[in-house]
Amino acid sequence: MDEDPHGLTLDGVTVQFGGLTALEDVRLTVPPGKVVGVIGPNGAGKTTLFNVICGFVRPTRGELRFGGRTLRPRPHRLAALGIGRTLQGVGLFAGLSVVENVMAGATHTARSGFTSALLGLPRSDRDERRLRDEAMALLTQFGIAEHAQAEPAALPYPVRKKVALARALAARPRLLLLDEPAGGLGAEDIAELAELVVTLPGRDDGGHSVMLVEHHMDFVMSVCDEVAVLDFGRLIAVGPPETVRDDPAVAEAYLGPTLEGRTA
Ligand SMILES: Nc1ncnc2c1ncn2[C@@H]1O[C@H](COP(=O)(O)OP(=O)(O)OP(=O)(O)O)[C@@H](O)[C@H]1O
Repeated sequence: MDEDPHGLTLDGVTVQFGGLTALEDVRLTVPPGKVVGVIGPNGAGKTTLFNVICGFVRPTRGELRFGGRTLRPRPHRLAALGIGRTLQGVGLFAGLSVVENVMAGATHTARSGFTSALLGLPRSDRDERRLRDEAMALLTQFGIAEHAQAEPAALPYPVRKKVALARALAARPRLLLLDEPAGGLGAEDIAELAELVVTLPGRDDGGHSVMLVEHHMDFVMSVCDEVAVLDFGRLIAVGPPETVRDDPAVAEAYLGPTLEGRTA
């Protein structure tokens, strides 16, 4: 495995929950500027992998490196480490408007903090204006600026998902983690999301590596530079989408042994 000093590397990550091995010796790199998708049948370990990188789950063995350094993620410190994420579902703050939700994503970039910005304290005026301008620019890029003042709960689900993505990007992460970004979306919204995700690595605010965990196979195959396949906690294939799609071990993981395999 080639390790890129600027990317994310999982080096021999193993996670055990009591007697159950949810991840076993997982070695994977998410290089800068690439979109890497993690797929696998139910219970394969995808969520556990995501949770390890977010700091919700500690590996039993192995380590993570990010930007050439050992990474010990903590969920509340992710943004400061340069990692953004969206979670399954949406998880926006009720009581804040859409634009305020996106501003909240960039709190750690403001010197005086978002709380004082919201309270309108004098020293925070410039921060507040900058955060608002940047948030509005993201909403405009995503085609949802018209909803800036709306309560998220009042908006259709696909719009809320875009707001959640804008909030994650507001922190200007070097690595963006997306947990089932296509979940709950219809075909048209998935196609629109795919167009958006493929632009993320080349964005002019620095570009992002993207790692996404997803069930929706067509979406993964259309947006990812590399696809990693988990089965029973082990990586059984990593490579470009077309290679992974044709890999017999992947077909077997999803569909069970082939007829030839069973009768052999
Ligand atoms: N906190 C936990 N305690 C005990 N076992 C767990 C825990 N979290 C996950 N597991 C187990 O670890 C294995 C991997 O689960 P995980 O949720 O990571 O898989 P997944 O690929 O995300 O599945 P799905 O596609 O169904 O969401 C499963 O056998 C699951 O039951």
